[in-house]
Amino acid sequence: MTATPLPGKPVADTLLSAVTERVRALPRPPRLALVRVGEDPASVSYVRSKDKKAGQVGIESEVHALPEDTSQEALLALIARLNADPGVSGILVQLPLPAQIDEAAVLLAVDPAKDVDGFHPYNVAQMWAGRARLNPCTPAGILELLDFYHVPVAGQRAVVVGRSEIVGRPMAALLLGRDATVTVAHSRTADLGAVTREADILVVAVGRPQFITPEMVKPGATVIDVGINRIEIGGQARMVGDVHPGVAEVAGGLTPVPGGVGLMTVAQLMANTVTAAELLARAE
Ligand SMILES: Nc1nc(=O)c2c([nH]1)NC[C@@H]1CN(c3ccc(C(=O)N[C@@H](CCC(=O)O)C(=O)O)cc3)C=[N+]21
Repeated sequence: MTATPLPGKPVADTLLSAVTERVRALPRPPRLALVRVGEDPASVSYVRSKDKKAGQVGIESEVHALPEDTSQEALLALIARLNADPGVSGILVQLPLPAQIDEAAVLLAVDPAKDVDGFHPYNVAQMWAGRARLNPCTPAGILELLDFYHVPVAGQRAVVVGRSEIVGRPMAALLLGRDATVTVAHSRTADLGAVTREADILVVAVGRPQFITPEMVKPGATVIDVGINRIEIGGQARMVGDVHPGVAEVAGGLTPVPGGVGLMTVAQLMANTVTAAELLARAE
């Protein structure tokens, strides 16, 4: 058996054309503020692709690139200005932030109504309660992908490997909200393979190349690979996921890396930005 590939491209394109329609229906275009501190090459590249995608769907975007040694006060001052600007519909502070900045304090400072990442504690609580309007982009994009490929979620056993604030934990919350039976496994889980083999839906976000091997997967399971690991193979720079390629021989469906979940993350950010703009327009 070989797994059905589950590419992100057709799903992202479908989501983005719906976003384009919603943008057209607004009295004025949404505006997305992208805040980056420092020059980490991955962050530079992610922010650039978000900026570019915004333009493609009619969202205005502005990149605030701050120097590596920016103080927490200076960053908080920028966020306060963006919060107060009625023209700004969405604010994203690219993570990770340099060590001198307290990430939690920054996430707390973003107006929850403009928090297109869904990382503000208010939105996190709303998400766990099952009623957030802005959900974190990667997990929300994964649900879009499962729906697009008609993967059933309600009543299914879902195992999330990884407990990060930006993927693992919110993924568990959203799957629970869709009536899956959810287990969160992690680096300290005893007999991890026995746990992952229970999964009908296996979401892997651990940041370790090829961590999930074929014997850890139930035959026919849907496997979602969130990993983005840049490694060298035979002197060549390559991007690989957290799932071993051999899993394709066991799984029923498998997302590719690149070309899978990453595309959904960016598309969902655009969807969240238009949602924030719609909510702000309604509140006027
Ligand atoms: N506040 C904040 N919000 C985020 O949403 C956020 C963040 N910080 N920090 C870093 C992670 C990572 N992330 C990705 C975005 C796009 C791709 C993406 O487009 N990937 C493509 C291509 C990647 C490439 O070629 O570099 C793919 O997987 O096919 C991946 C990962 C958002 N993140």
